[in-house]
Amino acid sequence: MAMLKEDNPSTEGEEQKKRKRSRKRSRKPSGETEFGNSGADEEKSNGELLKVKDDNTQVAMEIKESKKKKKKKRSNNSENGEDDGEETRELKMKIREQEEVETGEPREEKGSGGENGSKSANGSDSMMSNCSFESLCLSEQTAAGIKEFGFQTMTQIQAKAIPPLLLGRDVLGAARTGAGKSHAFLIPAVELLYNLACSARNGTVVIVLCPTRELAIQTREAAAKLMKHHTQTVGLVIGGADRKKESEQLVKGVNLLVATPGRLLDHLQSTRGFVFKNLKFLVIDETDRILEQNFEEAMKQILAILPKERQTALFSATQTDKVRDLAALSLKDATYISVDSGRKSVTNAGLEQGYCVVPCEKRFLVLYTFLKRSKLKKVMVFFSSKASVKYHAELLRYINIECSYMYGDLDQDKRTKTFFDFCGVENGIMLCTDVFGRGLDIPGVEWVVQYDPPDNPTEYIHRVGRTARGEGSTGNALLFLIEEEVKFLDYLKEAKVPLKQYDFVQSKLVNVQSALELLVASNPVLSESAKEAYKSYILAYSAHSAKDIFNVHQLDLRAVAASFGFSSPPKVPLDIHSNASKFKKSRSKDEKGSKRQ
Ligand SMILES: Nc1ncnc2c1ncn2[C@@H]1O[C@H](COP(=O)(O)OP(=O)(O)OP(=O)(O)O)[C@@H](O)[C@H]1O
Repeated sequence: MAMLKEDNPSTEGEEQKKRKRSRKRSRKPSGETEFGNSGADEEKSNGELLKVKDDNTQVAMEIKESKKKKKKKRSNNSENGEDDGEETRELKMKIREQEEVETGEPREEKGSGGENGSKSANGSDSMMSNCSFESLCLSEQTAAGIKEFGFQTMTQIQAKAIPPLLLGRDVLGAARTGAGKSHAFLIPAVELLYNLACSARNGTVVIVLCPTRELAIQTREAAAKLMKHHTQTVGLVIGGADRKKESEQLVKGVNLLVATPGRLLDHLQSTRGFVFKNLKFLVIDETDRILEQNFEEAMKQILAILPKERQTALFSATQTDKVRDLAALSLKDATYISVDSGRKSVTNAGLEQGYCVVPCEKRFLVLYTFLKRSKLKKVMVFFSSKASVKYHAELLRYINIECSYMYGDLDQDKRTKTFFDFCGVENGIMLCTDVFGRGLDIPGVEWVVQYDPPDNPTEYIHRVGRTARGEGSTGNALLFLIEEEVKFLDYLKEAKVPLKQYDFVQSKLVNVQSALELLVASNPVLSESAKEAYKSYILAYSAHSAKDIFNVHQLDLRAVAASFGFSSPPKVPLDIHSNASKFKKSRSKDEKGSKRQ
């Protein structure tokens, strides 16, 4: 089993040998490189790499002491043929508690599987209500549709939002990620279509707007499942899909239409025969995202075109002033629902989240070690740019860490396939931009790693919301920060995000820095990719909203370069100020999933 070579101050001769070896290997497309062989040494746990840096030292010392005693007692007992007894049982409990704290991975109790196949949290801070779906007196067909999902009782947001929506009221609904908001608007939407006895010739009566194509695809799937026993029609229009096919479908008549804003506007303006004059219900999911700059213009035009006499619902886990402004402007006599307003934390109870302060030049080494130890887990890693996703995916694959990747610029068929493939796997690594940060319900994600920091706490909340979704589920989140970025934690604290500090264990770090540098230097494709990623990282940094913390002029470029596999900063045209705003625009495009010009 070839392990990773670790850097150490080797002799000149050894260094030369190493270079030769590496040059030889770099000619291979993949396989045996300095980075080890094809994953034979994968480990079941990455917990050992991270330790909670906390005031647990006392407990840890007690445990160490007890472990010693236990060992001694065990050897005495075995000599005397005695059982471990009460003290040992207590000790086991204590060790177990401490191990949970240290690894961030509560141990699985038998029969405690939560939604999404994840483990059960401690049941407090529930997102469920006591209300049954029967209490809503829904049509038999919708009730049968709900049964398809196997839901027993409503979540709190469902219990609070569905009744007013069924009465035709406007709603502004907020609930944490994974709280079941989609069904909170889909159930009333489907009931409305049924009660109006809609048929295809009535055209579109309900529109659900989503900020990303994958979220739209997923919402359409959920709507179709819920409508399985109904006769009404459901459809999807999203950027990147076949426009002509969509038009034909719209002309035939789609009662419940799920759409992304740009493509919807396109059809509203130019698809003849698309009947939308009967629109009765408009839902804007992830409203805060949809009202951001990149969608603002399309949204203004959509709202100007759509019939004004309608019911409207706005949903998101996070709210902004723009959402409140839109609510004030376009909702009539609305019901405002915020199920989490009294909570100390805005994230889920089953989510263990921590940050790790990593020296800039060691960022990749920590990520590499973490991922190498996580091959049997389902992990999402967020980056600030598509160039960085691309480079790291190429690099990791080259060094035998299998991963998928996703950013807005990809061909839509590939995006859809990648999304469904990742939903279906039990373990795997997904590298992505924020195009994957919102709303997606991917089963069984165990770790969300934010390798590049999010632009703001809202983005953080949505990213980590891809794990620990639904009642009783657990998950882990890890935020990478360099020393200069630690003040970002104040923003998170203010946003009610509780984070522990993790320390990575230096001795567990696989130090492949020189191998990485040799690999990048000797592989022109990888080197070009690394340059693009390096440049994008710096531009993302300079485009960051919290300029007081993410100060590009304080970045140690040598250390940044090292994290991308360069021995010294590569020569790339930066022109930070003009390129930063261009970068911001292209990132918005990426997040909404459109192709860049
Ligand atoms: N009443 C329910 N009982 C059990 N599970 C439910 C219920 N309602 C929804 N779920 C499940 O909970 C998970 C999260 O739901 P959903 O995707 O609607 O969350 P969300 O609030 O829209 O999250 P986000 O803010 O990230 O978009 C899904 O797997 C969904 O099937």
